[in-house]
Amino acid sequence: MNSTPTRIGMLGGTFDPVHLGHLRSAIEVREALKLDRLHMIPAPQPPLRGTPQVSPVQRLELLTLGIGDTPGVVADDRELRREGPSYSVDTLVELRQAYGDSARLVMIIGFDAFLRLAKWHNVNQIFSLAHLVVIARPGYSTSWPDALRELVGDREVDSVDELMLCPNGNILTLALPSMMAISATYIRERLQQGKSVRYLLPEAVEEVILQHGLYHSHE
Ligand SMILES: Nc1ncnc2c1ncn2[C@@H]1O[C@H](COP(=O)(O)OP(=O)(O)OP(=O)(O)O)[C@@H](O)[C@H]1O
Ligand SMILES: O=C(O)c1ccc[n+]([C@@H]2O[C@H](COP(=O)([O-])O)[C@@H](O)[C@H]2O)c1
Repeated sequence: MNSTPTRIGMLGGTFDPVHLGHLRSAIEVREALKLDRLHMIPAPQPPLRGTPQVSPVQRLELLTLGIGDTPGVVADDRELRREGPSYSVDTLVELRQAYGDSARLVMIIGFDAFLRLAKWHNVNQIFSLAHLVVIARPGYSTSWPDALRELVGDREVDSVDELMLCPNGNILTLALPSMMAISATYIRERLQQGKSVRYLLPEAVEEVILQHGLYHSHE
């Protein structure tokens, strides 16, 4: 009997904190790719940026609250169980082991993260483990710099059906229906200034941030 291969997505991030841009993207990318499950994975030590303001455990807690009972989307703590920089390639190795060789494994990143892809740890190994889906983000042009052209080579495909023909190795750019110009940087800045962040992130996440005074200036 021919069974359809499982489709698994990984959306990693600093999530400092998680916001509605992440969560709407998660829902819409899951729909667009027909993913059986999307793992949202906080990075304790994101490799290409400074130490996040809030601890990995608290960021995971906020992410779990934010996801709530969203169908097919899970908060995944696997990177919190590793030491050292949170390299995506190590996470993909674990997911590939968990779901097997025929699963369609898709790493999802925003266009801003894609622009730095050439600097990622063992980036070529990533394509032997997963597909890459790049999500357009308001404020970022979708033209690719030359360094990325080389890396992308002939991996680019034009449709989800084409992407899913094999388990890994392809790249697709997706514009999602509701692109939101929300960033965690903007939220942190507003909190630091004592300004409202209502409607930028889930209410339950906002409540915990305010209760614990996270991201506020303590001077
Ligand atoms: N509004 C958004 N729409 C689509 N993708 C997003 C959005 N915000 C973040 N992403 C993507 O989600 C992933 C995790 O993002 P991250 O946790 O760094 O959030 P961020 O808002 O970009 O944070 P910061 O402002 O601190 O850089 C990245 O691949 C990023 O490109
Ligand atoms: O593996 C790498 O070298 C690597 C370099 C930069 C970023 N990443 C991952 O990309 C995701 C988004 O990162 P960031 O910094 O945009 O939040 C997050 O899961 C990071 O761990 C991974």
